[in-house]
Formats: sequence, structure tokens, C-alpha cells
Amino acid sequence: MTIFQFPQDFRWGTATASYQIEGAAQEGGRGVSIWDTFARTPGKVFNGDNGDVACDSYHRYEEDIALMKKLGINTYRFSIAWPRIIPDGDGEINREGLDFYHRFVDALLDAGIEPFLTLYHWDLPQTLEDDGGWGNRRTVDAFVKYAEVIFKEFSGKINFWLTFNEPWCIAFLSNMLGIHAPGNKDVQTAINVAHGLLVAHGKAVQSFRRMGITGQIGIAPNVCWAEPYSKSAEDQAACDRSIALNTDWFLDPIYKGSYPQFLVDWFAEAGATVPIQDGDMEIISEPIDLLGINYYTMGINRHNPEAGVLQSEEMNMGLIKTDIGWPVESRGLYEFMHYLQKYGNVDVYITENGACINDDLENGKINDDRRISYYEQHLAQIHRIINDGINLKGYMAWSLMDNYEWAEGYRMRFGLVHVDFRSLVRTPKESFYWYQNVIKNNWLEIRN
Ligand SMILES: CCOCCOc1ccc(-c2cn(C[C@@H]3NC[C@@H](O)[C@H]3O)nn2)cc1
Repeated sequence: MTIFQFPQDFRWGTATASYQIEGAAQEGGRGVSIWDTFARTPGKVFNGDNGDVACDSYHRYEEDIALMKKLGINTYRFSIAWPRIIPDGDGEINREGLDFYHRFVDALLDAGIEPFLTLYHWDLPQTLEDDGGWGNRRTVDAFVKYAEVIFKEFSGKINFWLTFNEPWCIAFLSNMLGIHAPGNKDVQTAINVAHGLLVAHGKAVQSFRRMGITGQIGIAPNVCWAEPYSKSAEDQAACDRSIALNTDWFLDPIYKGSYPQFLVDWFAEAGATVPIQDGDMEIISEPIDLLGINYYTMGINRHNPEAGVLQSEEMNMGLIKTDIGWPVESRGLYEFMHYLQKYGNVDVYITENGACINDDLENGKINDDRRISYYEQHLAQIHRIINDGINLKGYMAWSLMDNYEWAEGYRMRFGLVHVDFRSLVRTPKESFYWYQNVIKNNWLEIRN
């Protein structure tokens, strides 16, 4: 038996997002988001699943908070639905939406749980998408207005703030690959979206500083760690492109004030350019306080001219996979965290990490041993990373409960708590009790 002790002030938490858990999609004055539209577009989401009900957390949040308290977390990452706050994107403020989130945040604080807020977790008001989305500066300005409303309302209650969740997904998964909402398949559109959200991020951080808001603010990129299939320079370059598009494409502008030139040149070859306006890069590089890092898996990639714009193909290496098909390989998290040091030893929180394991109830229990094994491996890497002196300050498991997994609908389950999507009954899985013990002890026991 090996014991890994975590720092006394290490934050333990779980994460969710508004569209994935709230439901009540037509209640409380909420407007339409691009995910309401995308989910209703035939062929886009498995089984045509949508977030109309989801986990019904809009009505059941007190039950959810009771589960968080039972789990023993001290931090809970969630997102606010922009369409609940400004239903048409940049018009009137919906007081009912603000009041809902005040009730929720107050209940979290009463339970001794620190709110860790994501301002934008993919549910863009449809009216803004109809007018060009993130590629239109109207959306950028609308986001700043929305962010300033939230800053003003929750300053003093919330101390941890993220502007955007997984900018690569917002830009490239959703506008170059078309897999997520709004479903565009155009590389220039994706680059315009990426740039727009970066400008919106920078302007929001500037507002945060100007308004003297409490706490720390940052952004949460997702990680795509990749190692070369062969020792060829071509395969290594293919890995560099994959890693950089998820990370450097966003963090170079923020930390260095410029895009990674090798990728700018790569996209120029494909006929796509970044629509930089005067002053943009100064805005984007407004200093931030923390990074959220979302890690799930890593790839073994090779150069393949047929493998999309990046020409980087992920190979199937026969590794153990989760039920969504992602290889279980925690080593990539360790390698990535050292790669991240090129931006300095910045404060980092793992804002998402978890496994899609679709075990179901058996005699009233969910024996999700594979999820426990996944978490054991990844928390052991977290311990190594901290021991190396990297400022990793906290960990949020994705997810508290099974929820709407975007284009996969409800078939892919990432929760520590099982949700019966017919009855909405929540049932803690065996991994919930395993994580509860890790948090209680603040250490990890690894069976040798
Ligand atoms: C066939 C080609 O495939 C290209 C890659 O396609 C995907 C799909 C999905 C993801 C993805 C999903 N998640 C989990 C979410 N993170 C945020 C939170 O809301 C979770 O639900 N992270 N990444 C990545 C890549």
C-alpha cells in the first residue's frame, strides 16, 4: 500500500455545466441557446436528446448540494447560463435568472462549499449566433455586458472565476469539425470564433480589474497531449500541431500577446488568417490569475495529409478505453503539466478530469471499479506533479453526476452519482464513496 498525502490547502471539488444539468429550459425567463437549437436539429445529437429536463437541477439543486456536502467537497465548479441572464443576448436583464443563481450560490456558501464559476460553458444565446456568433464583435461586446452584470451581482460571494470553458471546443470542435453547436464546418469561421472569444476574454478580465471584483480570474483550456507514432520529424510535428491548437493557440495570445507563428503559417497555407484588429492582442494579454486545465486522455499521433486541416491522425494503440472510446492514459497529464511550465509556474486547477463508464444499477449499487481505477491513476499523477513543485492547487472531478454529454446525449455517463433520467433519482456510485474517502483523508491510497 502506498499513501500519497496532498497539501493541507488543496481544493477538492466536482464540476458541472448549466446546459448539461439544469433543465427548466423554458422556465424562469430563459432564452434560447445554440444548444437548444442544435439538439433539435435532426442527426446532430444521439437519440435527439436535449437539455429540456437534463438532471432538473434548476429545481433539485438543494438535493445536489446535499450530495456535495455528503461527498465532502470544498469547491464546486458550475456555469451560469447566459440565456437566463440576458435572454436575447445583449438586451434586457432577466432578474428572475439572477435571483435563481443567487439562491443557488447562497445555498452553496451555507453548505461551506466555495463556488468556482464558469461564465461561458457553451450555451450562447441563439440571437447572437444568428447575427454571426463569436466572429461578430457584437457577440464580444454582449459577452462583456453579460460578464459585467455577473461580476457586479456576485462579487464578494464568488472568488474563483473562469471566462471560457474549453476554447478549442467552442472554436474548432464546434465550427471546424461541426460536432458541437452551432455545427459549422469551416476553418476560417473557427479561427474567427477563437479570436472573438479571446478578445471577449481579455475585455472581461479588464472589466474585472476595473470594477475591483473579488477573487481570481482565468480561463479553462482542454488538453490534447500527443506523442509521436514514430521517431520521424513529421510525426513529432503532427503532435506539436495537435497539442498547440488546444493550448498554445489560446495561451500564447494570453501570456505572450501573439499567436504561435508556426500554426498561423500552417493555417495560412490552408487559406485561413486571424482577423486581428488594432489593440486586440493587448486586450487579450491582460494578465490573469489562474488556469483551469481539463484533461481526459492522450493520443499517439502521426502525420497524415488526409487527416483534416491539421494532418495529425490519432492512432488506435489498443489501450484500455473508457466507454466513450478515449484511451485511459494518465501519463499525458504529467507530461502536459510540465509542458505548461513554459508559461511560468502559474496557479493551476484541474477543472475537469473523469471517465465515461456506463455501468448501471445492479441491486441498488453501481460498482464502477473502472472509474475508481481511472481516478486512482490520475490522482497519482496529480501527486507527482505537486511533488515536482508545480503550482497545482486543486482538483475537480468531471462530473458530480451523470448529465447531458453534448452530442452523445444521455448515453455517456461521467458522474460520481448515477442519474435515472426518467425518475431523476440520484444514486451515489461506488466511486462517489471512494472519492469521499480520498477527500476526508486528503490522501490517496494506492493498492500496490
Ligand atoms: C471523431 C472526431 O472527434 C473529434 C474530437 O471530438 C471530441 C468530442 C468531445 C470532446 C470532449 C468532451 N469533453 C467532456 C466535456 N468537457 C466539458 C464538459 O462539458 C464535458 O461534458 N471534453 N472534450 C472532445 C473531442
